Amino acid sequence: MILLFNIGFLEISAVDMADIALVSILLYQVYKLMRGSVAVKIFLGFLSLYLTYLVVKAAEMELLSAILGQFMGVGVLAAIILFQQEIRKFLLIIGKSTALNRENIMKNFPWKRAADNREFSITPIIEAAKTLGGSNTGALIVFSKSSELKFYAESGDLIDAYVSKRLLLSIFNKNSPLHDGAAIIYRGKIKAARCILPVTEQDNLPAQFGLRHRAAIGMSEATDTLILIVSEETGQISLAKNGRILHNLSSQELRTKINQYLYEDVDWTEENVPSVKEQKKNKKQEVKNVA
Ligand SMILES: Nc1ncnc2c1ncn2[C@@H]1O[C@H](COP(=O)(O)OP(=O)(O)OP(=O)(O)O)[C@@H](O)[C@H]1O
Repeated sequence: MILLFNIGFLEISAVDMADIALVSILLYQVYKLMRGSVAVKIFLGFLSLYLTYLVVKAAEMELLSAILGQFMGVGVLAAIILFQQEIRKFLLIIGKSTALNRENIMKNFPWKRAADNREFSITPIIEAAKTLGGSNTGALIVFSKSSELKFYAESGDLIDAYVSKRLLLSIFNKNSPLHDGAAIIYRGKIKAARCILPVTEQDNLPAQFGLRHRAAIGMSEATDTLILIVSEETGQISLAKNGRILHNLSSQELRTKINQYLYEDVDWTEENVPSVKEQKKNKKQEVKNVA
């Protein structure tokens, strides 16, 4: 092993440095996944318990260290249960970037890419969203490109019909028995309507975001999907992906973002999607600049 330097009695090798760098990257990625969710608070709670356990053990306090030791013993199991969402997200990211991913393999075949592109026109969806927004009719539409989302589709009513503006308008019509919940679109077909989505646990969302927006963000955290939201209250249209939301979008912005999702696979990060507060500030600035 190549020895780099000594700190007191500690011998630091190149492997140790690589180990520390990898752990730092891993911890940073975990922090990025958990940021803004209640999981951070649970993680800090866990960490303080673990530190207390180490102190109590070093001080040889038998009873307390035995009790905390029991708790630490089931720590891994408890962590899996408590951090299910974050672990799912983490595995999803790894699965998405791995070379074995079906989509990644298919991307290399030009005829396959062309076939997928031909399959699907998003114009009826954008027009339907605009019409729904204009009449203050709420809607929730999930775009999936890698799976039919059977688990979520089965929570609602299966449809399996080609997308059309009329069909979307009748699903989300306030008098329709299908209007509650979300519609799922996969490869140009409406797979299901009235689907129940997981609700996000983020506690720093603007107050105006009720259950519809929270369900969209929750779905984008749990799966590799893009979710379109039409607000019943304001008629504004938003998109959610990777736990982030782009608020109050124009038709052109909608088209660009949906096409990006379907054919380019751009992840939404803190760097390329500002917070809702910043988005509002930017929009105000744009209006001022035009005036
Ligand atoms: N878990 C869920 N999965 C799917 N749809 C949901 C879920 N929770 C709520 N909804 C939908 O959201 C509707 C309630 O929306 P709510 O008014 O609370 O949301 P909001 O974010 O304030 O949106 P809006 O601006 O449209 O009022 C429900 O009628 C239902 O259709």
